Amino acid sequence: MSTATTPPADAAAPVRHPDAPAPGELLGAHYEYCFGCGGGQPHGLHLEARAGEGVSLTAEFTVTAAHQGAPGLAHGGVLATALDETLGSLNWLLRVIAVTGRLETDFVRPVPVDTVLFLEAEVTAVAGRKIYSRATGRIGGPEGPVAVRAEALFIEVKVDHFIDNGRPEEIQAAMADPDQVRRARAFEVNP
Ligand SMILES: CCCCCCCCCCCC(=O)SCCNC(=O)CCNC(=O)[C@H](O)C(C)(C)COP(=O)(O)OP(=O)(O)OC[C@H]1O[C@@H](n2cnc3c(N)ncnc32)[C@H](O)[C@@H]1OP(=O)(O)O
Repeated sequence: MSTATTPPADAAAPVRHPDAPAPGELLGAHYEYCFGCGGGQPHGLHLEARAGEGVSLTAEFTVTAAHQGAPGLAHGGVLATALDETLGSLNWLLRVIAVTGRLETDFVRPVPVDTVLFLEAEVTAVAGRKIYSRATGRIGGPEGPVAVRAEALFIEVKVDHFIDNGRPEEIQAAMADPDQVRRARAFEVNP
């Protein structure tokens, strides 16, 4: 992988936030209309992430006919989305708001429709606003063959990143939703 996703020598080990969900707990969608995890997207991935030990998690997503690239096979961009979403979910455990700066993906084997892709991800290091992480996706379950791998660099942002850049219609709707506001506040109290 590239130097951009390799932590610098002075990077720190990631620290699990004391209020992070317990290992085994489902994280839930961060936004109802998220293409990766939201329930409000009929053709979305509906990816479900579960907290692991330390700053790690597991996630599952079932490849459907709506996710095809070639006949009967998952589109590579959809698989990259699954990795991106899984890696992004790690920020719940740090209680940091962050967006993907760089995502490097290896596609190791084709993933047929109806496959349950089992993903594992962990934060490897933190350096200032930069969060380094990696993920693996296996076919069928934790012991299945590796289909995809990724290394990523996420960059910490303030909630203003979304307010300043998102389409006003969706921003206003999100800010009018008490559940959404509660989720955003949980991150903002992070010192
Ligand atoms: C309410 C809850 C919601 C929670 C919502 C969570 C949503 C999760 C969804 C899943 C994840 C996504 O898909 S997120 C969506 C996809 N991603 C995006 O849309 C991000 C678009 N990009 C940006 O907005 C911007 O480029 C940022 C924020 C990433 C960085 O801009 P910035 O804030 O001005 O910071 P900047 O100074 O440029 O960069 C900070 C440091 O990071 C490095 N850096 C920045 N980008 C890169 C890069 N691509 N590759 C290497 N290094 C990089 C810089 O060199 C610098 O290092 P140094 O000089 O300090 O050493």
